[in-house]
Amino acid sequence: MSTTTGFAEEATTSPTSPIVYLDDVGKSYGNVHALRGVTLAVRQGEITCVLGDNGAGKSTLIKIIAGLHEHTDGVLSVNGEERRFSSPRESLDSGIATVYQDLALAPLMSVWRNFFLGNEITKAFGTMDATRMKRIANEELTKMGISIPNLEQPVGMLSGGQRQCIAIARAIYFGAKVLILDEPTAALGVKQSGVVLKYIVKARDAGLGVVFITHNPHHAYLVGNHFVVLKLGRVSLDTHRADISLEQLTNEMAGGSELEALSHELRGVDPELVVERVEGNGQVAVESPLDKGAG
Ligand SMILES: Nc1ncnc2c1ncn2[C@@H]1O[C@H](COP(=O)(O)OP(=O)(O)OP(=O)(O)O)[C@@H](O)[C@H]1O
Repeated sequence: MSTTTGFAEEATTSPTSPIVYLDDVGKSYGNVHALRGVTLAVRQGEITCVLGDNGAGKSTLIKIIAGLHEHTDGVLSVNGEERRFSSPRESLDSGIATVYQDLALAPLMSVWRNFFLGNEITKAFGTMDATRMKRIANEELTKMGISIPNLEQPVGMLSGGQRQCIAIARAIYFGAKVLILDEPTAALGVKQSGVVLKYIVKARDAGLGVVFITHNPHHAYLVGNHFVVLKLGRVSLDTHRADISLEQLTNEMAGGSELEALSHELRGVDPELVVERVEGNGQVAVESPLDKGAG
């Protein structure tokens, strides 16, 4: 087992029934089967990490839960009731908040305006209650431990990490039961990723069911209670933290069994002639004389 410590260690695995449940869900775009037979349970107080390489089907999965695309097979249920969302509003109204990588924040508007974007508090005659909104935004961000000294500053001036945190705090305040985060750390450096991971844990500790989409097993393992790996639209691994180490998760992402098969194929080839290259996405590329027809 890995000795890596993470925020996840304080978590308890809850045996509650899932808030969101995908049962054998599939999605085809014409002849392209983006997802096939995906079963996924999102539980309250748990961080479910959905990992996968480019084209694995992560975006398609999010879009189904967020109401952007309808699934073509299987059943999606929320709190035990079968649902088929035909708009993002329907998903949101069911308590599912989705925070996309390119956040739906208005960069030129202030922090507090962004916090209430689309949910503004009004006074009599429909005028905005700015004082109240500023007070609440300040209280809520402070409660989450998010330090933004000037709530009047445009959101565009904040760091990517701070913007993600505002989006998470906003989802919690407006009563989300499930928070879906689409690669929230993908564009961030190590320090900012750490800050965002901390707020992902806070969202879980506030009782939400969190779906953390990522291609980074290290980030996932720091916070995750439950890991689902997608490969070419299918679930290739579904396991809980107690049953997997960081090394095993990383290996699964790097294509453990495929690599094994490959090494079997390469048996008998002079290893000196085989070059392994670890690429940016963690995949191992193997160059061998077999490719060049040599050997
Ligand atoms: N609108 C679409 N029409 C046709 N094919 C699509 C569409 N959207 C996705 N696909 C295909 O479905 C498969 C899964 O794509 P998806 O975007 O869900 O994967 P992903 O894991 O999110 O990848 P990435 O990280 O690159 O976004 C891919 O083969 C993709 O080409």
